[in-house]
Amino acid sequence: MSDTSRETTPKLTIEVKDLYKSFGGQPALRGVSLVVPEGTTCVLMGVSGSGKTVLMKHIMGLIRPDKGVVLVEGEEVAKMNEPALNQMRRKLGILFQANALFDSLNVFDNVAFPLRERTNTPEPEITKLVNQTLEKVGLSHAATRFPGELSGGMQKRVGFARATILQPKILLYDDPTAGLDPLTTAAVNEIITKGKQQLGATSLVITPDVASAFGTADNLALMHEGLIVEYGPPEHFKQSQHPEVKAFLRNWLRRRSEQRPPKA
Ligand SMILES: Nc1ncnc2c1ncn2[C@@H]1O[C@H](COP(=O)(O)OP(=O)(O)OP(=O)(O)O)[C@@H](O)[C@H]1O
Repeated sequence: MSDTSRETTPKLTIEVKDLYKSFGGQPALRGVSLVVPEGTTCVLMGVSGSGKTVLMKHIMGLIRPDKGVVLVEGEEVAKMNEPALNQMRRKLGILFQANALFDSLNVFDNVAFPLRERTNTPEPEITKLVNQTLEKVGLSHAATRFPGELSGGMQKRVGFARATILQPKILLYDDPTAGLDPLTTAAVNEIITKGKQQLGATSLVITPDVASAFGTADNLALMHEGLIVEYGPPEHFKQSQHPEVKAFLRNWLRRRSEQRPPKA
C-alpha cells in the first residue's frame, strides 16, 4: 500500500473566498481569498487602511460581505442566525489592540469572567482553571492585582489568559504588540507561539511588526488596497519579487532604522 493513500488534505479552519466589501461606495475588500489550515498561524500584514481589520470582522460575523463567502470550520458565517453566530464565536479567542480588561476587576476575576458569564462551571473548578491559566502565562503572583497596577505586557498576558480560558480552537489577534516595548513585544510573540502549542489553536494575527510576523507565522499574507497580493510561508515571502512586498519590507526596514534610539 502506498503512503499517499494515507495522506489527508489539511482541514481548513478559516476559508475566505472572493470577498468584497465597500463602505459608502469606497471599496475596502476587492476580492479577498485566504485559507488558514487547522493548527496553523497566519499573519496578516499591510499598511493602514488596506483592509485587515475589515477582513477579520467578517470572520467574526460582525460585518456582512457584499459578495463572496467566509467559512469557519466549513460553516458559512453570513448564513448563521444569532444563536449559530454565538456558538461560532465561542470557538474564537479574540485579543484586540485594546485589552478591554475590566478595570474594576482584579486579574483573577478578569480571567474568570468568560467562565462565569458563559458556562455553569462551579466556583471551585473556576478557581482551579483560572490558577492553571495564570500559571501558564506567568502571572500567578499577580492574581489579586488590578489592571491599572500592571505593565502593558502583563495586561496583554491577562488579555490572553482571558481570551483562552474557554480553550478556543481559533485565536484572532488584532495588533497585539501595538505600543509595546521590544521586550514586551517578545513576550507577546511567545504568547502567540504558546497559544499554538498549548491549545493546538488556529491563529489569525494582524500585526504591523514584521519581525513578529516572521517569527510567529506559518504563512504570511500581505494586504494592499483590499486585496491579498502575496501569501506563503516566511521563506517564500522573503524571496518574493512582488513589487508591493518589496516596497512593504523596504519601508519597514527604513522605519526600523529611523526608530533605533541614538547611541548614548
Ligand atoms: N465601519 C466602517 N465604515 C466605513 N468605512 C470603514 C469601516 N470600517 C473600515 N472602513 C474603511 O475600510 C478600509 C479598511 O479599513 P481597515 O480597518 O480594515 O484597515 P486596516 O488595514 O485594518 O488598517 P489599520 O492597520 O490602520 O488598522 C479603510 O479605508 C477604512 O476607513
